[in-house]
Amino acid sequence: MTDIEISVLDKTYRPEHAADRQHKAIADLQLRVARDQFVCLLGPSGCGKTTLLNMIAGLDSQYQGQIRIGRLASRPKIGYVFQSPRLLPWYDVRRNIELVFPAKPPTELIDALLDAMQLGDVQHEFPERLSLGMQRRVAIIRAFAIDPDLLLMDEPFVSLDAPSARQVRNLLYTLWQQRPHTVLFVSHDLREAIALADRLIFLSPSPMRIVADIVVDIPRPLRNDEVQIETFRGTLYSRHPQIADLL
Ligand SMILES: Nc1ncnc2c1ncn2[C@@H]1O[C@H](COP(=O)(O)OP(=O)(O)OP(=O)(O)O)[C@@H](O)[C@H]1O
Repeated sequence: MTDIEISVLDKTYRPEHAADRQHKAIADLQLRVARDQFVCLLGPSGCGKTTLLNMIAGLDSQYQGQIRIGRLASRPKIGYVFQSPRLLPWYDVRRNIELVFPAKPPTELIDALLDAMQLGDVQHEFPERLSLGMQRRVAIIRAFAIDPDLLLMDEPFVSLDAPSARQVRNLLYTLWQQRPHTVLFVSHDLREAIALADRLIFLSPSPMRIVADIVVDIPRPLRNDEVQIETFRGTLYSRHPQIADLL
């Protein structure tokens, strides 16, 4: 079942004070995503991935086209994990999570998510006392906590050292398997994308368009197997040599 339909005909930035200078960020990008699919977006720096996520999240409506999420009648709930964790420094971890609920926060759900992300012991610490990896885990909990129709993740492991990135990735993956959601996940790391995704979408430099849309058919229980990931990666490069320039 199609859950998300994205049809962006044109996204052009027109700087307010220099209308003669324009930057065409996206041209004719069509993407359909099925419910509970995990889709990774890969493309060169500056190609327009964050721009697209902001449009999907409804933070930027200055474009031509249409983006439909979930059922037409309801306003979709979107969880967004930004590149920086964006925690409020004057609240502790638990309060930072509770803030996403306008009414009484669901205690059991928050306990379960803290547990799944291995943060139960630091729930009353303030963000400055946490490592970047822990702060990222709080941001992931906050996005899952609202049970979103769509989860947007913009390089949530960027600037983590390799072991921390691996740890957060494994925790995210386990959480997503326990609580499947439709995910659009931006990454620059092909191995990471192969380990996580049902589909890889390779994007061109701006104006951004889809260069390749590839199904990852490695069975889920084998996604931790480095030989499987490397074999898939090797086959991908030989069948689609053009993707080498996009990473
Ligand atoms: N408000 C803006 N006005 C003008 N140009 C902009 C604006 N925001 C972004 N851009 C330009 O649009 C292009 C896409 O930027 P965007 O941040 O979406 O890329 P990205 O693919 O997410 O990059 P990265 O991988 O480095 O995070 C860039 O060339 C950027 O300079």
